[in-house]
Amino acid sequence: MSLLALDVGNTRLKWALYEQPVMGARMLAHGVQFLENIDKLTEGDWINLRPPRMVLGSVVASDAIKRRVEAQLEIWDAAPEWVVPSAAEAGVINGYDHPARLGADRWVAMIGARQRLLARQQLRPCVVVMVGTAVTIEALDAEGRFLGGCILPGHGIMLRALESGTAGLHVPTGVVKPFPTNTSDALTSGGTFAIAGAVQRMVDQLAQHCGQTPVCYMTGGAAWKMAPSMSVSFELVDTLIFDGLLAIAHQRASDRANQRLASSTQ
Ligand SMILES: Nc1ncnc2c1ncn2[C@@H]1O[C@H](COP(=O)(O)OP(=O)(O)OP(=O)(O)O)[C@@H](O)[C@H]1O
Ligand SMILES: CC(C)(CO)[C@@H](O)C(=O)NCCC(=O)O
Ligand SMILES: [K+]
Repeated sequence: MSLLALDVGNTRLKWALYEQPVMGARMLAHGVQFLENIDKLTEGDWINLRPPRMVLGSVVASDAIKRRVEAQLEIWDAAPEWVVPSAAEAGVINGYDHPARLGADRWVAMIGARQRLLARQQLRPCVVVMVGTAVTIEALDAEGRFLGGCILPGHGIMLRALESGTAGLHVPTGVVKPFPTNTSDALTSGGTFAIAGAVQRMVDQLAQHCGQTPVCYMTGGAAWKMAPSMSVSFELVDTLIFDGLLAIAHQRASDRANQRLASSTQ
């Protein structure tokens, strides 16, 4: 049973077709589109795609974007399912004040991270960092309880905010340096250190809270740009959201199979 996994972010839609809805399944095809271009998926990227049997997505974009994605999915029989963060799912317990108000991308990425730890039998506390349009930094304890997390502006938003809020900060992109000596480098380094510093702080807080050094996973379109500037050890995992979607899809598919079995034996 093939699965089309969708990660509809703030700026881009990422998709991946998997052979089966299980962790580690073979990825048959994948792609990415800016949200401006999603109305052409069926006549473009998806034109020759083998029809998926199941479609599961995480969406943080507007309802209008979600409806436009659903319109593209109408060519296939499988009705799209969207993840709504709940009190607990696939090994993660949701500590948010209002579980459903947590961003679906954050929830799914944490589930992906937890599943990775479970697969390695490494039940340690974990920090999950997503670097994209926005940056999120989540803390999970060794039992898979999401304790809470931070939301920061992404690097692009930080720099645009500075550009629009000042008169003298319209400069080309610089490079990260420990002691920047020009405006470009000062801005680029400032944004990068803000993210790296926030991650370090969360790792320290979680280590102190749990009495154990956390594992740190980093994902998102701009994670590789942060990699050289991180002060804590971390693992880059490009597919954290897809891993989470696979785990949730697996759970849902097996729940349904069990329900069918139960009703056929009644
Ligand atoms: N040097 C940098 N360091 C860290 N982040 C950067 C850097 N340069 C750009 N970025 C950020 O990367 C973002 C682009 O990432 P990308 O669009 O790949 O993320 P994404 O994960 O697809 O986002 P979303 O899921 O929100 O659509 C920009 O918005 C910008 O904030
Ligand atoms: C924080 C973002 C923008 C990160 O993509 C997204 O997860 C979101 O819109 N979250 C909803 C608010 C929250 O998570 O508390
Ligand atoms: K994202």
